[in-house]
Parts: sequence; C-alpha cells; structure tokens
Amino acid sequence: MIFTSLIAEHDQLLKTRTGPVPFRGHISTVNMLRTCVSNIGWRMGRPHREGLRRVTDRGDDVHRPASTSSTVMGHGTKPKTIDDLPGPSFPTSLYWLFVKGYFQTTQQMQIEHSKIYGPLWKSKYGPLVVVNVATADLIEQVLRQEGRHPVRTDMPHWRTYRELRNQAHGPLTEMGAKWQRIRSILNPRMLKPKHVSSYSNTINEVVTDFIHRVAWLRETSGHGLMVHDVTTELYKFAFEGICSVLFETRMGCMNEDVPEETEKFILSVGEMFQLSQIVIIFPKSVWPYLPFWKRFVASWDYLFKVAERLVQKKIEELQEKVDLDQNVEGAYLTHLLLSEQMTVTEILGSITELLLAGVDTTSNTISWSLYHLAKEPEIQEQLYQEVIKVCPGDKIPTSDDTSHMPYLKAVIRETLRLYPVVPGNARLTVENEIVVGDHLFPKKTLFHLCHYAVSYDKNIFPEPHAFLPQRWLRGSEEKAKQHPFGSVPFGFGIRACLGRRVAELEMYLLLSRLIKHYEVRPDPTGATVQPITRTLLCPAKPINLQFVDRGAGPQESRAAAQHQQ
Ligand code: HEM
Repeated sequence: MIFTSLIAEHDQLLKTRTGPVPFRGHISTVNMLRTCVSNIGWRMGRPHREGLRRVTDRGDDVHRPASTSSTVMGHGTKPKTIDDLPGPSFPTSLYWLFVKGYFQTTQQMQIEHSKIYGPLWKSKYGPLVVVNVATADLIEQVLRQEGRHPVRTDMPHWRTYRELRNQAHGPLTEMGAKWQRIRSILNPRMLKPKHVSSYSNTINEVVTDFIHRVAWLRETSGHGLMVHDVTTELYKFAFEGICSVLFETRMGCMNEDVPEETEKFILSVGEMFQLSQIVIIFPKSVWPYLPFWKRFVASWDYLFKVAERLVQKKIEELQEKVDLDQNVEGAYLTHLLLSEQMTVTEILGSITELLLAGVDTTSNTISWSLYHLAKEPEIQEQLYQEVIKVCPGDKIPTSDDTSHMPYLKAVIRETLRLYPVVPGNARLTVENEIVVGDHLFPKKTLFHLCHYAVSYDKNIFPEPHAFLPQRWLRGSEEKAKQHPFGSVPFGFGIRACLGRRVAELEMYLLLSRLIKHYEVRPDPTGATVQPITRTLLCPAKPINLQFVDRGAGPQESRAAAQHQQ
C-alpha cells in the first residue's frame, strides 16, 4: 500500500534526523563576500538556440548571438575577455557596501555602478568575480545562451543546510538533470492554465477572509480607517493562499488570533532571507562559529518542520480515505503523493521551497500596488471602473473574469517593473563559453543580471520613476516599442518562476476585490516608503494605508459570505 510505505519512509526519515547535527563545512575559495550575489538567489532562463550560431574555431562549443545590436564581433576580430572589463576591486566593493551604505540597497548600486562602468562590468568579492549585465539587449544574450540546465549560483549556504539535515533539494536549489526532473513533475499543476484556474475558488475564500480581516484591523487598531503595516498582513494572506493551494488546508492566518505556528513560519521566512545575505559574506569554514549561523539553521529547521507536519497530515488523511474505500482525489500535494514520481523526502524538499517562495513574493508586490494606488487616485478609479464593469454588483471576480481586466494586469505589471521582487538574477555558464556584447566569457562565468537597473532605463521606459500602468496596455504606443527583456519579473525560459501563474491568480483576485470593496487612501502623515534588498526586494519600513468602504461593500460582503458557505 502506497501510504503505508510513504509513512514508513517518513518515520525512517525522522529517525535519521534526530541527534546532534554534524557540520560538514570545508574551506571554500569562493565563499568570500558575495553580497551582490546574495541577490542572485533566484535565477532565470531557457535554452534558446535560435539566433545563435555555433563556431568551433577554438575546438570548444561557443555560442555567439547572431543578431542582437550589442554584438559587434565580426569575423577575424579577436574577442575581448573578462580581463578587459572595467569594475570595482574587492576593497572598492567593500567601500560601496559598508562605507557608502549600499549593503541593503544593492538594487540601487546596480544603477550607480552602471553609470560609472557602463553596461557590462565586473565586481570582485575576494576570489569571486561577478560579471554584471545592465542592458536589456545584453541580458537577452545571456539568457538565450543558458544551456539545457540553467544554473543559478551554487547557493552554498542553502545547499549546506540541506546536507547538514539530510534534506532533499527542491526546485530552487537543485541543479542539472535532477533539477529538470523535479521541474517536469512539479510544473503541470503549477503552470497549466486549466489546473491553475481550478484554484480560483480556494483562493477567493482566502480573499474573502482577508477583506474581513482588513475591516476588523481597521476597527480594532486603526480608528476605523487605518491598517498598519499592510505588508505583514499580506504575508499572512500569502501563506494562507499557498497552503490552500498546496494542501487544501486552511491555516487560520486570517483569524483574529493568528496561530503561533503561522506567525513563526512567516518570521522564519523573513529571517532566513535576511540572514542569507549576511551568512554568504563569510567563508564557509567559519559558519559554525557565527552566532547567526545557528539562527539561519534554526529558521530552515522551522520551515521544514511546518512543511513536514503538513505533508504528514495529508498522508494520514489519504490513508484514512483509502482504508475507508473512499475516493482519493485532491489538489497539488495529493496529486504529488498519488503519482508516486517522487519520494516523500523529495516531496518535502519541494513543498518547503514552494511554501517559502510563496510568502514574501506576492505580498510585497500587492503592498507596493496598494501603496501607489493610494497615492494616485485617478489610477485607482480607472482600476475600480474596470473591475465593476466586468463584475457589477455582487459578482465576485473569478479567474475567467480577470482575463477581461487588462488594466488590473497592467497595474501588477507596472508594480513589478518598479519593484521587481527579484531585483538581480543570475546565470552561471556551465555548458559553454559564451559571447556577450563584444566579450568572450569562459565556462563557469557568473553573470549578475541587473533587472532593477534595466527596469529604470529611460530609453525603454520613458518617465521611469512614474507609476504608469497604461504603458503595459496592448495597443499603446509605448508597449509596441518595449524591449521584451526590459522587465522580466518572473524570469525567462525553463528556469523561470514555478509559481508564476498561481502568484498572478492570487494577486489579480486579491487586488480586484480589495479595490472593489475599499477605496484605499495613503497614510495621512505623508510617509514615503523606499525599497531595500533582503535577498528579495521589500519595503524598508511599514506601509500604512487607510481603507474606506465603497458603497458596494456590504453587498459584496454578503456575497462573499455566501460564497464561503
Ligand atoms: C510576485 C510573485 C513572484 C515573483 C515576482 C517571482 C519571481 C521569481 C523569479 C524571478 C524567479 C527566478 C526564475 C529563474 O531563476 O529563472 C523565481 C523562481 C521561483 N519561484 Fe517565483 N516569484 C513569485 C511568486 C512565486 C510563488 C507564489 C511561488 C510558489 C508557489 C514561487 C515559486 C518559485 C520557485 C519554486 C522558483 C524556482 C524555480 C526554479 O529554479 O526552477 N514564486 N520566482
């Protein structure tokens, strides 16, 4: 019986993980300061061979982009190499990070450095050399040459944790053919439109509860109007949302008293991301002696512990149904368990990574959307008009409805341009030497793709600092001229975001209903909030907003309540 063997495997797993945890660190030459690289925790790309011509004059495979404008190498021209690139030395990098204070605003450092060094430069972090790429053309060239198994950095701190605890890698941390196998199993029910739209009702239930929570927060602690620190509230929404999709389980995050486990899970995600960019500064050999290494490990422990409890619960539920001869159907995790393509350990590795990827990403994005909509009432009104036109009266938007809301999508698109959750992505060339611009780079070159800098390139996005959703509308003059690699917030190709479709569905349903229900107004103190980078881009301080009921509110509340029953 499948579940009996799964439970046996799970028990065995628990046994192997008890007792003292050995540290198997060893001195690594490349674990010096990698602060910029810590922003590269998330990578993108796809193997794309069109437009590339293969040359074998050096005996190796070399991919040369054939038609992009930045490529100036002609026949017989000796390519420049990494040695010819300008860029800050190791001490200069340290100076920028810790004296000039860019450690938490590395996204802004991309812009400053590209002004000084041009679109392609190298940064040194001890023995590690990173090639920074800061135009849409050059980013396209890197991504189109990434090979069959695109690789991010080796992420030694995340991988070391898994070795320590004997845990499996998930899609975020796995590499090579093993990564490809995991993605082929996880992809269909995360990315295929028919599966994703089937999560619509479940997510809408969470949205309904969030709308009620906003009302409750306003009444209890906001003098009837204000919700303080909207982002923290949205973390709860996002955790509840992803849990409902993966486990078909409600976690109680929208209750007046949020369960301790949920609060702790969300804090652990934040702490893990924050400590990631500190741990990576130090050589691996000293990690066990760092006070925050213990906290880093403890954060991961907690993430895995919660995921394990939820997986275990689902296994028991399914076993019970099988014992009672009942039909065992269900959504994401049920499908993974039933399909028997992965072991429980592998499922746990993937589920933990999906959970952690699902919390800070959508929530930060919605926070910034609301922040701008509050500041720009005309844009908010245009969105409101679109939502009530597609869903008049009590009608609750569904996945199908959002496909008739281009302005809603443009608002999210523009938010992700101004605040890309992953401000700097990366690629490590593993399969071939590649040509980028007029430079030839050897295998194992680490490219840092400066998406944040490119998102603010005024040649691609006129008035780059303005929040202008209309630039994303089909038919607009600007849209027609946009570079396809100007803003790629979910990445590109086979290593692109696994949760993209679910994230978009969550954001569309939540934002459309919040705006239908409430008029959002800014913090009357006039506070402005800037982004910082803690591996992911997030607000530097709490975003406080006022939520004013619109006329249609009570009906929608009733419809929402009925919908929930
Ligand atoms: C606004 C929301 C989100 C944004 C902007 C975003 C962005 C990204 C980006 C840029 C990457 C890197 C892609 C690459 O390396 O090529 C990524 C990877 C990933 N994302 Fe998301 N993400 C979001 C939400 C989510 C959600 C909700 C989930 C989980 C359901 C998720 C799961 C993942 C996973 C598992 C990966 C690793 C994929 C791989 O390496 O194969 N993401 N995301």
